[in-house]
Amino acid sequence: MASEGLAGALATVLGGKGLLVQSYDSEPAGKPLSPVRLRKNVCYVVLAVFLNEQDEVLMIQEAKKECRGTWYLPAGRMEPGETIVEAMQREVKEEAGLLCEPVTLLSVEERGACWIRFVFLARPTGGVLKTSKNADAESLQAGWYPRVSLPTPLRAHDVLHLVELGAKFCQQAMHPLILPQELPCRVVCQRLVATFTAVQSVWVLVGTAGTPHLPITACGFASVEQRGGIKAAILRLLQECLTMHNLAVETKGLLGLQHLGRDHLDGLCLNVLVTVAFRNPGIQDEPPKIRGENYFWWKVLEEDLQKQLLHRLQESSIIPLSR
Ligand SMILES: CC(C)=CCC/C(C)=C/CC/C(C)=C/CC/C(C)=C/COP(=O)(O)OP(=O)(O)O
Ligand SMILES: [Mg+2]
Repeated sequence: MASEGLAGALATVLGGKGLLVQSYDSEPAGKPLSPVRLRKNVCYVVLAVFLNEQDEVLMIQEAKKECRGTWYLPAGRMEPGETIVEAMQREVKEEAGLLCEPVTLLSVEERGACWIRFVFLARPTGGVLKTSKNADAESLQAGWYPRVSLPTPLRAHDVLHLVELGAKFCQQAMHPLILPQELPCRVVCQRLVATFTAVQSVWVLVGTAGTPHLPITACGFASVEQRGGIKAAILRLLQECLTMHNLAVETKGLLGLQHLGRDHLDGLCLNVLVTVAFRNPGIQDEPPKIRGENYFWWKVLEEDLQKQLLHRLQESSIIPLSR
């Protein structure tokens, strides 16, 4: 991929779209990567935040033994063969009785590659709200409740922050509307838009294996990588080409997400925006030196891309990716 191709790839990823994952620039040490499989080595959870014009939130009352009677947002585990959006729509139908469409991903949370939760802002498109008469194993009932007085007891208090995130987005969108892109992937991996900035200039890290491309790091399941969360895979890749002790690396968030879920392809690729900066203050007008031949810093000269990147960085206009 020449610089023209790189510019196209960067524009695609900044636009929340996806690109095929061809290979990995960095892989965990040890055993070769095995494909990820739902119910075997990964658990993905979907959750939906609904807010109506009366500032009410759609809540469901849990039926499961371990949390029976408590209130939560519609949420549940993804099943093999589903896309992320299909899983969210199924959980909402099962637990709240409603048909819905996603508005945007609001947040992605992870506990390493083996446990990832996708949080959507969604809107109802039909169906019938589940009442206590229709209680079943999925939920006891569903209802709309004022955002400032949610029903209790809550199953867990994380709903409070997720509802606030949804409300904030409805008042003022923090990032563009982003939905998962249906593209196949065998493992959990991250495509890095790793940036270095200096007075209105921005560089992006590029992998050279094959044609120049935005580098991809595969996430591992060993306990050392689980402890560090999926950020460990980013640091591994950067350690392979940069001297890290004088650098600060920050994962700013997600530009997009790709996953297929069909044909036993349960992996996914998170397109992440990362900053690399020198720890020591002072004028640093060139990016840190790269060791070896596998990467280079590409100075983004295309005005539109440069502007977009700086805007996304300065305004934190990205989907939060948290642990
Ligand atoms: C999954 C990740 C990355 C984060 C969880 C974030 C936290 C701390 C949540 C609060 C505690 C809680 C409710 C944990 C349950 C997580 C889980 C396994 C949800 C699956 O959803 P369920 O509603 O239990 O599944 P079903 O609806 O499929 O039965
Ligand atoms: Mg559930």
